[in-house]
Amino acid sequence: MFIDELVKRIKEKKSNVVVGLDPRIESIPKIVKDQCFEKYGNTLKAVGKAILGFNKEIIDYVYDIVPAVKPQIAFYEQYGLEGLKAYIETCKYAKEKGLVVIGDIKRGDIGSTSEAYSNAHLGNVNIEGVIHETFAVDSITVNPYMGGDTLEAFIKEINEKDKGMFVLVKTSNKGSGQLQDLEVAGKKIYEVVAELVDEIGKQSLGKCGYSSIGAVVGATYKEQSKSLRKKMPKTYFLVPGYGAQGGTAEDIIHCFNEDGLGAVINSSRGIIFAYKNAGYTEEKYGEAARTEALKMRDAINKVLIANGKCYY
Ligand SMILES: O=c1ccn([C@@H]2O[C@H](COP(=O)(O)O)[C@@H](O)[C@H]2O)c(=O)[nH]1
Repeated sequence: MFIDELVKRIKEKKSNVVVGLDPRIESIPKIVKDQCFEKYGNTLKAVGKAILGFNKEIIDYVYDIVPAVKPQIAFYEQYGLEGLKAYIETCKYAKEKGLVVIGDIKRGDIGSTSEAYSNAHLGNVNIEGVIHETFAVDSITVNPYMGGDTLEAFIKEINEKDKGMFVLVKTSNKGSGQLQDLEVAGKKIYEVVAELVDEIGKQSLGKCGYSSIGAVVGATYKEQSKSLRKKMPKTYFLVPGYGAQGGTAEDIIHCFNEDGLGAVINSSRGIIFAYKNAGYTEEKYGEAARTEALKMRDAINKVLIANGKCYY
């Protein structure tokens, strides 16, 4: 099952770090961009090629020290088909390198439309008997705020094809409380969503004891993560908000269970553009990303060990 694979890789690499592949063309080093712009001009194709070249180098530098990557599809989609080609090729390359791929797509709609999203991002399409995989990755993020029925198509695909999903519960952004923290019948809305995710997750438990249906819980909400961890003991958390958004290793400690498992922590800008930190040059962007991913891994492991939560 998806979750068993993820836990296996976490233990193998002794790392809970997810590298967010959110390429911003303005931050991709000139040495990568120039080559593509010289060959293809100022075109969407040039951008797509630059993104792919950049991502491959990052993957080469981190694949042996992290369990997973999380490409955020928006950074690709904005460049149309050329961007989406780069997304597909990035996911394929990461998988070839043994990484779990979590597509951050935040989809969700009425049942029949969710089914189409699910075919695109977890399953496949059947063209008169010929099966094609389009964007299929190991796991995706989904938005449940249209209601539980919108998740059914994804759950079906997860159970039939050993895939996973992380459902938005308490997001990392500053404004997440505006709607998610509203109270209904004595409970916050995100707590109601947490109960829903915990319940549907029972259908997809792996041998490791966790479910392939996980939750997105922001690193920027320490107290909320503590109560959510208790409410959802078998739900794996995907935790964005580390680094660039201010989350630290201390902030995410409650996302983990006593077994030291239960959460993967994402950092995107903080890792892939670490070459901008003092002491690096543009050429060393891959090395800088590796150093930053190791630093993050060690900081998290240190806090886990200090709290008696070692998982390896
Ligand atoms: O609550 C959420 C859900 C998703 N994200 C995504 O995670 C990364 C964070 O990027 P950083 O550069 O590390 O800030 C990005 O893809 C977001 O879309 C989130 O931040 N919060």
